[in-house]
Amino acid sequence: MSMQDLAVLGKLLLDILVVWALIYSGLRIIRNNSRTIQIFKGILVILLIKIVAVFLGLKALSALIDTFLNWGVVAVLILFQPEIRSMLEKVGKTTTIFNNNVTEGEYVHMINQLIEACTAMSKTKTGALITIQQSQSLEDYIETGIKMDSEVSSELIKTIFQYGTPMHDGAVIIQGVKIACAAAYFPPTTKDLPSKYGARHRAAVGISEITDSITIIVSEETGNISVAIRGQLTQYKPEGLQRLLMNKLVIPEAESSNLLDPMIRSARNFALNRSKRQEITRKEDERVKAMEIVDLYSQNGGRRNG
Ligand SMILES: Nc1ncnc2c1ncn2[C@@H]1O[C@H](COP(=O)(O)OP(=O)(O)OP(=O)(O)O)[C@@H](O)[C@H]1O
Repeated sequence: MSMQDLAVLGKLLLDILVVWALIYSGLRIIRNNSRTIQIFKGILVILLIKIVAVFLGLKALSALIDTFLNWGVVAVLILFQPEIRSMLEKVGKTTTIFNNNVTEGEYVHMINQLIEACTAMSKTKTGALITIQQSQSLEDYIETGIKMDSEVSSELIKTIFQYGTPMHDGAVIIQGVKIACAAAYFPPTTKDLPSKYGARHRAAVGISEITDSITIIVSEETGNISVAIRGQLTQYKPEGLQRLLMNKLVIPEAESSNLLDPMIRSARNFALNRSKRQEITRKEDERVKAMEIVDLYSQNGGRRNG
C-alpha cells in the first residue's frame, strides 16, 4: 500500500470518526433531556406523515408539511435554544466533553460521605431522598429545587434533611461529586407500590423510571435505606449501598467518559465472548448483596422502560 493510499485511508477514518462523534453528541443531547426527546419524537412523526403523504400523492398535505419543515429549522433553533446554549457552553469548556473532570478519588470520597450520612440518618430515622445524576441530565429537576454548588459532605447532607429546616422537603440532586440542589420535586410513579411505600418512595421510583439516575431513600418511618434504579426499588444495608455505589460510579480513570466511549465499548464487547460476559455480570451481581428487591414491573404487568 502506497503512502497516498494510506493518507486517503487516514482521511476516511478521520471523517467517519468525526461524523460518529457528532451524531453521538447529538443523540446524547436528545436523550439527556425529557423535553428534547418529546420534540424529537414529534419531528419524527411529522417526517413519517410527509413520507405517507408523498407515497399516497396527497399534494396539499405534502405542501403543508413542506412549509412547516422549511420553517422547522427556525422553530428548532427557538425550541432548543436552552439546549443549544448549554451544548456550546460545554464545547467552550472542552474538558467536560472529553472527561467529566472528576477523579476516582473524588468519587470514593463522595461515596464515603454519602454512606456516613445515610447510616446516621437511618439510625435517627431522618427521611432523605438523594438522587445521583448519571448520563441523563437532571437539569429540568434541578430547576424545581433550591440551587446549590457544594461538595458532598456528610454534615451538609444531614443538615439539609434535618426535620423542620426549610430544605428538608424534596430531593437532593448530586451532579458529579457536588450537590446541585436541594428540595427538588420529582414526578411520582403512577404504579401501585406496596402500601408501606409513601410519597418519598413514589418520587424516587418516578425519577428512576424516566432517567438513568440512582436514587437513595432513607425512610423516616423505618430508617431503612433503599435505592431506586430503573424503576426497581432495592433495600440495602450501608455496606451493600457502598458496594453498589462503588460499582456504579467508580470507573477506572482510563475508562472515564469521552466521545470515543461507545466505539471503545463496542469493540470491547465484541472481543468478549458471551459466556465471559455472563461470568462478569454474575460476579458483579454477587458483589451487591441486596436485602430485599421490589421488582415493581413484575408486580404491575411486566412493563419495563429501556
Ligand atoms: N414528588 C416528590 N418529590 C420529591 N420529594 C417528595 C415528593 N413527594 C414527597 N416527597 C418527600 O417525601 C416526604 C413525604 O414522605 P412520605 O412519608 O409520604 O413518604 P414515604 O415513602 O412513606 O417515606 P417514609 O418511609 O420516609 O415515611 C415529603 O415531606 C417530601 O420531603
